[in-house]
Formats: sequence, structure tokens, C-alpha cells
Amino acid sequence: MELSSSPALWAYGSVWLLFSFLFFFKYSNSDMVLSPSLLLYVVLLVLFEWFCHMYLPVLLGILLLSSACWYILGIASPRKMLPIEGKTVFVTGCDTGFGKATAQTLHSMGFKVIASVLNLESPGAKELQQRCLERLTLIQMDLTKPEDIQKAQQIIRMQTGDTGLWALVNNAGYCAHFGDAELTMESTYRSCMEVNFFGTVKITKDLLPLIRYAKGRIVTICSPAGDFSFPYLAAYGASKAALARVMDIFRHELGPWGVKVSVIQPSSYRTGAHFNPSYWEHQNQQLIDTMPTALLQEYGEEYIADTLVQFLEFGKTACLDLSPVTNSIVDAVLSENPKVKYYVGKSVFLLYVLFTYLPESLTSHQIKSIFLKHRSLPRALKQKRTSGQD
Ligand SMILES: NC(=O)C1=CN([C@@H]2O[C@H](COP(=O)(O)OP(=O)(O)OC[C@H]3O[C@@H](n4cnc5c(N)ncnc54)[C@H](O)[C@@H]3O)[C@@H](O)[C@H]2O)C=CC1
Ligand SMILES: C[C@]12CC(=O)[C@H]3[C@@H](CCC4=CC(=O)CC[C@@]43C)[C@@H]1CC[C@@H]2C(=O)CO
Repeated sequence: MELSSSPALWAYGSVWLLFSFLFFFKYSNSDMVLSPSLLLYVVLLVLFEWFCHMYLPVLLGILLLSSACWYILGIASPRKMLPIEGKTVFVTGCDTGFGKATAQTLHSMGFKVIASVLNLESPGAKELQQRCLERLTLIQMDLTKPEDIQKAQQIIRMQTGDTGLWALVNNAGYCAHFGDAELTMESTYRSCMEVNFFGTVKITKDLLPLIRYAKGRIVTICSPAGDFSFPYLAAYGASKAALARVMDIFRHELGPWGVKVSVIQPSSYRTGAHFNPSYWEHQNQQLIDTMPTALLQEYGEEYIADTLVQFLEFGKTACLDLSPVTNSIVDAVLSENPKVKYYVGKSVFLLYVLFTYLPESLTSHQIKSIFLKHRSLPRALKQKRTSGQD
């Protein structure tokens, strides 16, 4: 059979060529372990290719074979992990959410874990203390207080003087307000930057000598709100954008020291922050009590209340299972070749593809509809509409 006389042969051959290249690229990058299960997958892939080639239309066969190749390379191939013993990890913000789950997971894997909490008496801190006895140290640290950061650095230095700090997981963070940028108080912009940006950069810089000594890891939880203009999250998104930028620069600059830097970009998860109606209602009331009267007149309390109601509705769709995020953090801490960016959660990678390649006119509508399906209007706009001025 002439090769040129069979497009199917060229098509299947191209898929095999690409698969082989990617397979050996991952293996040569120590991004894959040649396990018996992986070799079994490859044998099954050969049989599957034969079936597709013999019994399926070319396009369908190529699509199915490419999907099988993607599955083997992207999901089935185990990543090469480093040994755990002797490694210490410092995780910030472990009272609740990703931080608490990550501290528990790393402890159960055998790491020595130093976990910071805002409040040593919080239920999460007490639970961690009870469940992780032998290799966990809890410290109280508020990222807005330099004295707390200094105290944390001293404790960590005492505990890791001979080995250095293997990994810093910058998890602590918060969103002070959900609402229009114009209605967001200046103090909110500052508090978000203080915690999510300045505090996180400071703890990172202060621990870098220990991390460079260990040729270790920096893992920082940012947010897609820092990469895309999510409405109603201006202060939070700006702080995460700044943080992600500095982490990317750290990654370039710390490479020669052997330090690897990863950023985790999770979608929406049901954590302490996300689904806490009383917290958000208090934030909203504080906003209404302090905003200029003229502004409150133009937007109206009903508009502000409606924003929160719909946000809390959105929060009910957040993912309950935090393991995709904790698994990504563990991979960034322990994989021989950690990823630069981990996009974690349903459709978050699709979000990045869409917002990177689609025109702004399409994506701006899409991003608005993520949060609020039936957006009400500020009072002044409603009045204009009803009186026909708009
Ligand atoms: N839950 C979600 O949907 C997403 C969360 N993230 C990020 O994940 C990280 C963890 O947040 P979650 O677990 O979701 O929320 P969470 O509210 O459950 O946990 C945040 C942690 O940060 C701590 N924290 C807050 N202010 C602090 C301060 N001034 N100093 C020290 N610690 C402080 C809190 O005590 C808490 O332990 C945050 O950086 C957040 O921005 C990013 C994307 C999505
Ligand atoms: C702000 C916060 C964390 C986030 O980043 C998410 C946000 C809910 C909407 C989102 C959907 C996504 O797909 C990306 C993440 C995010 C912007 C969350 C509401 C509360 C969370 C918080 O306060 C974190 O401290």
C-alpha cells in the first residue's frame, strides 16, 4: 500500500508521532514514571489504534485515538515524586478551607508541618492540634502584623535550621467585599492588598533564605480573579493580580538557586470564606452604614442587598470537595517537576482558554453572567429607564 495513497495512514501516523514525542519529552523531563500500569496503557493504546483504524471512520478514529493519547499523557501517567522524609512545609491560613485541608494532608503523608492560623482558639486550629499530633506545629500569625511574621520566621528557623524549609504554601488570603468597584471602600482596597499582597510577599521574602538553603518550593494560591476582570471583586482581584505577578518574577529569579515556584488557580470552592452568609451580610451592612449618602441614593440599598443575595446563591454552586486543590498543592510541593500554574476545578482551564482567545466583547458578557444571572440595576438607572430617559 502506497503511503501517499492512504490519508488514514498519514493521520494515524501523525498522532503516533506526536504521542511518541510528548511521551519521551515528559519522560526526559522526569515528569513521568515508567510504571507497569503505564506500559499496560501503551499496549492497550496500540490495540485501540488497530481497532480504530480497521473499524471506524478516519475522523472518528483519529478523535478517539487522540483522546486516549491525551488521557494517558495527561492523567494516567504518574508524575515522579521526591522523597518526603526530612522535609518541612509551612502552610499559612490553616484555620479553615484549603489551608486546613492541606496541612492535614501533608501531615498524613509524613511531612513535618508548621501551620499558621489567625486564631489558635478557632475550631479549625483545635481540630488540627487534635488530629495531627507528632509532626505538627501550630503558630498564630496575622499577615498584617510584621511582629507576627517575625515571630513565625524565628520559630520556623529554629525548627528547620539544619535542613532549611522545603516548602512555603502561601494560602492565607481573604476577600473583604463583594460588590461594585465604585462602592468598594478605600479601606477594603487597602486591607485586601495588606493581607493578600504585602503580607504574603513579606512572609515569602523573610523565609527565602531557608527555602534557598533547602533548594525548596514556593506554592501560592492566587485566583482567576487576578487574571480576569471578574466584576464585583475589584479589590480582591487586584491584590491577587499583584501577587501572581510577583510570584512569576520570583520563579524566574529564584531558578538559579534551585527554588521552584508554582501558582495555584482554583475555581470556586465551598470554604470558610465562600459560604459564610453572616460574614458577607456584616460586610454589606458596614458598607451601607459608611458609604456617602449621595452614592447610596444613586445605587440604592435594594441593589446592594440584591448583589449579595445573588452572590450567596452563586456560593451554593461552589465545589464541596477540596481535594483537587489540595492534590495540586501536594504536587507542587513534592513533584520532581512541579507545574508553573495549576488550574484547578471544573471549567477553570476552559475559562482561561476562552478568555485568552475570545474577543473582549464576547468574554465580558460571559464573565458577568458567571456570578449573577439576573442582575438588577442601581436605583438611578431604574428610574431613568422607567421615565424613558435611558
Ligand atoms: N474558595 C475559593 O473559591 C477560592 C479561594 N482562593 C484562595 O484560596 C486561599 C484560601 O482561601 P479559602 O480556603 O477559600 O478561604 P478560607 O477563608 O477558608 O481560608 C482563608 C484562610 O486565610 C486566613 N487569613 C485571613 N486573613 C488573614 C490574615 N490577615 N493573616 C493570616 N491569615 C489570614 C484565614 O484565617 C483562613 O484560615 C485564599 O488565598 C483565597 O483567596 C482562590 C480561588 C478560589
Ligand atoms: C473570592 C472567593 C475566592 C475566589 O477567587 C472565587 C470567588 C467566587 C467566584 C470565583 C469563581 C471562579 O471560578 C474563580 C474564583 C472566584 C473568583 C470566591 C468568593 C469568596 C472567596 C474568598 O473570599 C477567598 O478568600
